[in-house]
Amino acid sequence: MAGHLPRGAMLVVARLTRSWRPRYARSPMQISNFPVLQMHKSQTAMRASQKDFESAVNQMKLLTKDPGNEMKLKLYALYKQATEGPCNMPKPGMLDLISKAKWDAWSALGSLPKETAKQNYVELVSSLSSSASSSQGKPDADSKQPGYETLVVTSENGITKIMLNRPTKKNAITTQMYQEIMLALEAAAKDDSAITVLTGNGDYYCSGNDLNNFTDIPPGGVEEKAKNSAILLRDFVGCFIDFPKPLIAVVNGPAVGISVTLLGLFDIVYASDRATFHTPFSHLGQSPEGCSSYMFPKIMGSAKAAEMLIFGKKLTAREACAQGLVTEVFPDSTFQKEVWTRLKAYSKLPPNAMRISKQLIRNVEKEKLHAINSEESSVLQGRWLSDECTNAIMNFLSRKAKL
Ligand SMILES: CCCCCCCCCC/C=C\CC(=O)SCCNC(=O)CCNC(=O)[C@H](O)C(C)(C)COP(=O)(O)OP(=O)(O)OC[C@H]1O[C@@H](n2cnc3c(N)ncnc32)[C@H](O)[C@@H]1OP(=O)(O)O
Repeated sequence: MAGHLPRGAMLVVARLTRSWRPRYARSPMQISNFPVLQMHKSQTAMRASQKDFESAVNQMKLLTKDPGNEMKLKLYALYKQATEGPCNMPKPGMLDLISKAKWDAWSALGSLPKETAKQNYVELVSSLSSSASSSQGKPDADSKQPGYETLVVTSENGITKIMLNRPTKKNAITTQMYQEIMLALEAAAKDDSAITVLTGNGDYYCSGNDLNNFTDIPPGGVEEKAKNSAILLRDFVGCFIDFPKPLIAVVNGPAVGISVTLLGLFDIVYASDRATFHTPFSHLGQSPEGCSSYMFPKIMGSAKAAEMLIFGKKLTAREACAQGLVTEVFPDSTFQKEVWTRLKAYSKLPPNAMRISKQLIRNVEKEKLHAINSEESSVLQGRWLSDECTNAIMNFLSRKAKL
């Protein structure tokens, strides 16, 4: 059996994957799910927790773009209803226009239960996500590039932003997403932006390779799947090695697997203090990729790299910064604002000078990195067919285990 993945085992993997569910109930109303602009009926039927409500209130404080008076009134009314119940203020005089408008909006909610008001508030804040994003120095919705299903790609003010956009799946990378990221990087390399940013939508930066990628077996069988996946991986990492402009990771939350290993190929890594960095390859019967087998020892020394890459030690943002993997850590509450202010300033520097400097720093090792990438991809091709990997994935899925 060793070295081959039995057909039956893959079917089991496929079945288990379909039934893989989290250990605890999720809350689709979380502010982290923000980007999901249209809420489904089934989602709206669920209650927003107090935590979701508080997150939404905090999110509103970060909003720098004015959502307009109508929206502000709705939010005001829902907030009051959620925290104090039905309107209990005396009606203001006709000439006190602002207080009157607020009173009207609040009274119009009648006896709407506090819980429902909370839920509606969370949804409304959620629907503001795109304007919230653009207000944090990110490009406007107008600049959104079409043609991507798993990403939101925007380009404005000298910054191309590639945002992983599967927040409900913690931005796990499907094969389609690998392809789209490659296309987006190719386009960003040629566009007139000065810098390119990769970030995640929602509460995670990225949970790494989508484990469902292991269950989609083509007619040619698992060997063909592993071979094609190794080519996909090599090409994918190759795009990061060759990327000609300053490449910045805005790590908005936890990062897992390949989303961590790639960081060694970025020029700047800014992290929220909520972010963590986890490479559980041995746990999954796999081995490092993204040139991390070379870059991590180079960045942090072989002892620290071994703890991460062999033993799967999870680092906090501050630990990753101390090891040199992260450039700077920001408090989560001000992360977006501070980072995008900084990036806006950098994007105004002369683009050719930045590009040339990057190339001077990176080009010396390009050939070496491509060779390392090929080797890591080929080793992983073998790993994916091993009993260790199969068992780890099956075990992981069947136990509904998480990292
Ligand atoms: C042979 C074919 C291979 C093809 C590969 C192509 C090239 C790949 C090369 C790279 C190889 C490997 C590098 C890696 O990235 S290894 C790391 C892989 N990642 C993981 O193991 C993470 C697994 N996920 C978790 O442990 C947990 O989900 C979490 C990230 C700790 C978050 O836990 P949570 O409790 O906060 O949230 P949870 O309810 O679990 O998640 C919400 C939904 O998102 C789904 N999901 C999250 N991460 C993944 C993932 N990596 N793959 C697939 N699905 C994921 C989760 O299932 C939930 O979905 P649902 O609501 O149940 O439908």
